[in-house]
Amino acid sequence: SKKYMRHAVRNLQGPFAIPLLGCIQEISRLRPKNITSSVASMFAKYGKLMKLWAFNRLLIVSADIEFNEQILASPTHITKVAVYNMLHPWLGIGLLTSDGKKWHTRRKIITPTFHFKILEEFLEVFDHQSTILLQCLEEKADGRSTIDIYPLICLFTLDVIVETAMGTKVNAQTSKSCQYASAVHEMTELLAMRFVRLHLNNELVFTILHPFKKLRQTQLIQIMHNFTKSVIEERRILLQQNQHKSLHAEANEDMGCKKRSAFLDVLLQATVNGQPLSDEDIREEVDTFMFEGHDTTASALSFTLHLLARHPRVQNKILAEVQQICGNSEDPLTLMNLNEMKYLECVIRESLRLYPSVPIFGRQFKEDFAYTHSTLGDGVIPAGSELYIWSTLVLRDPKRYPNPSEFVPERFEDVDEKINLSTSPFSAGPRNCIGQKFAMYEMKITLMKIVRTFELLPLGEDVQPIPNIVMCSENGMQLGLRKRKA
Ligand code: HEM
Repeated sequence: SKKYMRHAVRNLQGPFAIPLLGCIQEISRLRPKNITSSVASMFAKYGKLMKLWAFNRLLIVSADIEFNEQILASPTHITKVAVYNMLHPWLGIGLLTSDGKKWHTRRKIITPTFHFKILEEFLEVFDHQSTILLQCLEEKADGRSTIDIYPLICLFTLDVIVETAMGTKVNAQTSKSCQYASAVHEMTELLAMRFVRLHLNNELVFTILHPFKKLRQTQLIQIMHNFTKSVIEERRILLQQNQHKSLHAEANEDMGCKKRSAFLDVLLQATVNGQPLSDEDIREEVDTFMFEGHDTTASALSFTLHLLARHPRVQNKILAEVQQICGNSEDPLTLMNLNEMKYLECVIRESLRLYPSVPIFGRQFKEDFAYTHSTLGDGVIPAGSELYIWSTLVLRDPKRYPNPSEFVPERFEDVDEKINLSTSPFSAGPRNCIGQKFAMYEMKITLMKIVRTFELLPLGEDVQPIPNIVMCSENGMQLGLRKRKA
């Protein structure tokens, strides 16, 4: 009951709440643009673990490292907050949004498809797709023009996820645009607006108050589903043809697609209780991975490049490391080479600290959750409340990261920092990011090839980060490029 909930969180502070409406004053002012600074000033006033009543919902907002560590490690509290329901019409109830038995079954089916042996095969795709990216960048590398790198990187990461996980090709980079990628961008912007305007979380209220936006949302979902359906269809046909041609792997090569069968083939061939997955089951996972697998990585890569352009010292250190590991060799990289690039890894971690691709994530409490050692000591969060972990602010905590706004990759040379789970940009515990190794290798190859080929110049404006589900920047991610002398 509400009475029990109020009693359980009496140790937490938060803005003044009016019966039924809650903290309406604070809530009505929230927009995607100001939400990070609004929450930061609330933390300053009420502490890093605070409560916010929104209508009849009890929201717990946390940048408390001890508390986050306990909740993320918990094997029972794995349900996502109800606002993820806004993703259902688009992503269905796939790995990101499901819970309980369905989530367990899916995670078990999908985990082997990101095994390091499979990642090793993917290196070739990372390599040749990033070569196409270098060609696209070369056209713009005149040393004077300001480039918004983000749209180009999005097409690149889309080509990568389609060719690796889905086993087909869409050639987004060579076509220079992709309707799917633009639709994702518009959709996440729209969802971010609905996410912070709490009354619009509800689909019906949203439809009544904003019928035109609802119509647009439906159109966008249609565009994205048509794209993912065609990707599934293409691979399904290829698989069937292959079965006919018995095991002639080369036949596959002729069609421009490798034998590489991972994620999508596993879904197409999986059975649960003797039944194959339905078309709808497959589509929701493909939609989930297509989105999570490209937009997050695009955000991280673009912010990193923008930061590198403003820190030539860091570019030079990356170059020195690459030189030490690869010499002047243009041979294909191995996983071992990439694992040795420790400084480059610190650069990526530091960039994700400043601009985490997934800035906020949440959990729904289905049972009471007892915690200890938080900034407020011990306590209980009652069943029925929602938790929002504010990564952007956890990762800029000045107590943990002195001069938190400065880009200093060397902070991550401290081993303790690297292994601390509560501050991982990939989340931690049973619901951590399944694609983190995939993303790391993809980003390492791409960054080292770009830095080796171009000098990144501090042209254009600084980023204006905005947490549109995936972190992006209002004015793009600007920089200049100049080809390095051979
Ligand atoms: C820089 C890149 C990436 C970052 C920072 C990132 C971050 C995250 C975070 C924080 C979560 C937890 C979200 C939550 O609890 O709501 C997550 C989950 C997930 N990520 Fe990633 N991610 C990245 C790349 C990828 C890639 C490349 C893929 C796919 C190939 C992927 C697939 C997923 C999936 C499917 C989940 C849900 C896992 C589950 O609940 O079992 N991510 N990611």
